[in-house]
Amino acid sequence: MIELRHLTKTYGTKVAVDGITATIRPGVVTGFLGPNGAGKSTTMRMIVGLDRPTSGTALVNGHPYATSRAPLAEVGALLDAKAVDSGRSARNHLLALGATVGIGRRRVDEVLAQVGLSEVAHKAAGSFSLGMGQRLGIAAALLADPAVLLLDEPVNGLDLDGIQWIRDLLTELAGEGRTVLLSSHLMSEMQLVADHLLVIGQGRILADSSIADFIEESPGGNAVVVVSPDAGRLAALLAGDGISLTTREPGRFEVRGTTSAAIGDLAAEHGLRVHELTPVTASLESAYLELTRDSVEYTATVPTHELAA
Ligand SMILES: Nc1ncnc2c1ncn2[C@@H]1O[C@H](COP(=O)(O)OP(=O)(O)OP(=O)(O)O)[C@@H](O)[C@H]1O
Repeated sequence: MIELRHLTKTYGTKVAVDGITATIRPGVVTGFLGPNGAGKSTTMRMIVGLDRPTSGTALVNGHPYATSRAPLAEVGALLDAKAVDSGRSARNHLLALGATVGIGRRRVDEVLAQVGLSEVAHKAAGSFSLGMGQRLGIAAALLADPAVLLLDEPVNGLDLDGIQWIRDLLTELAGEGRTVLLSSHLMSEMQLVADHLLVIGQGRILADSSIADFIEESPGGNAVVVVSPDAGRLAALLAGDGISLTTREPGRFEVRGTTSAAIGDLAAEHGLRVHELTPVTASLESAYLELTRDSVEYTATVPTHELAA
């Protein structure tokens, strides 16, 4: 379990992490999601004691990680997949890491097999593709069989097979009761891998929920599009607590907060005509973009002369 309490990090006047409070539980894969510069890496670095919080605390299994007696066995971290001596073979890289904590060949060969690198174990890590490098980073994180896994952008640049492989591995590791936290700035990746989402923007928590609840609770959430020649009267009947109505054109409006069945029944009760009643589920991607729209640090703008062209 990882507990963040009012965790804050400032660099000069820049607030990178702004009072984050959250609990990352064992048994599920938690996705740490946010636009570039949102504060994900800084948070992860504070969890493993590589950065010191300006204020607040990050606890791993109830204590600051820096005070851990067996750090490698407590947290397996992949914070920079490129941090490998490129001349060393994958196996020697893991042997050297293991030697610092008394882990020998048997375990090294076991994790190499677990991440599918046995056949290239003797090749220089520098010759590895991006995907193989990520696998080696994950092997290093798994080496001491840690209860907590912290992976910064492990899916970055992987193809669909690679993503599926990571999903199966992480689901299995979480199923064994481990705490698994992985970061990404892409919802499309998280959607495939995580069960639970922790979304941040400009150093603050924007959402902490299961993927299903995330869609349901997002401002763009589930809606029903209604097309009716009696739109005005139907909208007036629907208006009420917890219902939101949006009109973009005459005779057509969107309703949030109720179901298409309830709208259809209400229309029938009052003898109102309905030509279309269409439930629309917001995609996770659009829910995420909507949520983080105001917290994107750098937004690309198209020069006006290109728009005119
Ligand atoms: N050592 C540092 N000195 C100054 N500013 C920093 C430092 N490290 C991070 N920052 C700033 O803190 C903010 C958060 O950065 P961080 O790398 O944690 O974001 P991130 O969510 O991991 O982004 P990305 O997805 O791009 O990796 C950014 O504005 C970044 O420029």
